[in-house]
Amino acid sequence: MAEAQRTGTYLQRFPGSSTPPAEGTESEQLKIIELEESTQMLTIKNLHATVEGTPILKGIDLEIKPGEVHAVMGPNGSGKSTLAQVLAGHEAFEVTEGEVLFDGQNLLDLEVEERALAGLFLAFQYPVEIPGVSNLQFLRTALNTRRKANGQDELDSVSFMKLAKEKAKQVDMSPDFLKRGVNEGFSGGEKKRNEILQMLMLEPRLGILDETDSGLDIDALKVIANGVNSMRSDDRSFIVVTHYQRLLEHIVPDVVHVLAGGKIIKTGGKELALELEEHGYTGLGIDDAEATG
Ligand SMILES: Nc1ncnc2c1ncn2[C@@H]1O[C@H](COP(=O)(O)OP(=O)(O)OP(=O)(O)O)[C@@H](O)[C@H]1O
Repeated sequence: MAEAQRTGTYLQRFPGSSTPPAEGTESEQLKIIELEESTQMLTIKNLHATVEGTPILKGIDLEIKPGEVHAVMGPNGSGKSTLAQVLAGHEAFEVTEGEVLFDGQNLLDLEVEERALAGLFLAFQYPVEIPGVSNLQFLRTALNTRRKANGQDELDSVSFMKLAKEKAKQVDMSPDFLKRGVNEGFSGGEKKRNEILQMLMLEPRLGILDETDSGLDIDALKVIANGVNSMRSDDRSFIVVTHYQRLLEHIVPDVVHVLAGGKIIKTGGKELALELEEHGYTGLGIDDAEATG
């Protein structure tokens, strides 16, 4: 840990002390490590996951602090969506090793609904259609369930409609879409806008966008990016899975990770995405076999 960061960390934990211990005794070092973990929103340690018995994630380590946006890039089939789905609790994936802490709770012990109530939101690569359930019904139930879980009053119909229309406008979506079945007959781009609308309404603590930019025209891409940017705050974080630097021009990440063969093989700042754009994965020395493990 850098000295300045170590000092800051120590003073946060022990505000009465003027300086941290030089290199620290063992127990002091342990306290600092504990504090480091407690200041993370999400801590993924040595995460392994399989699908139908095939190992896909092979030891992911990742730490996200409140307020940070992390981009996850990587070749096709490297495990990016699997990581997103495992965090959201998709039943097709089995976690075989490792740990995930979300705001200090063991995320892997929580049911899918409990994860959502705890503030995790996944915008799908292929948003599902729910015919027969209108967007409005869906949003209202989801929002009020989350509010109740947080000890807040449910929103009455008038306040809810006002909020829904305001947020629909923010993603450039006609209010007519609110009355239609969830994603029913929506175009690819409309489905992605609808995902962002849901996110804007639910105000998650951690938003995960799984290739939300795929198939979007440039205007829709900006709408999505503006939606995310409007939500950026000191206590909300995002994981943005994408293949393209163009999204990251609009949603500027704090950290960029490259996932290949089920592991994070490189981490850097936003310039890493530019490097990838320019040189490709082979330029980073990642060959096809390594990419898919
Ligand atoms: N339900 C499933 N059944 C079988 N194999 C699966 C399933 N889901 C994912 N996989 C396999 O897991 C591997 C990783 O897939 P994943 O979708 O996580 O990759 P990705 O990095 O998101 O790829 P892309 O960039 O192409 O979207 C792939 O080889 C994929 O075929």
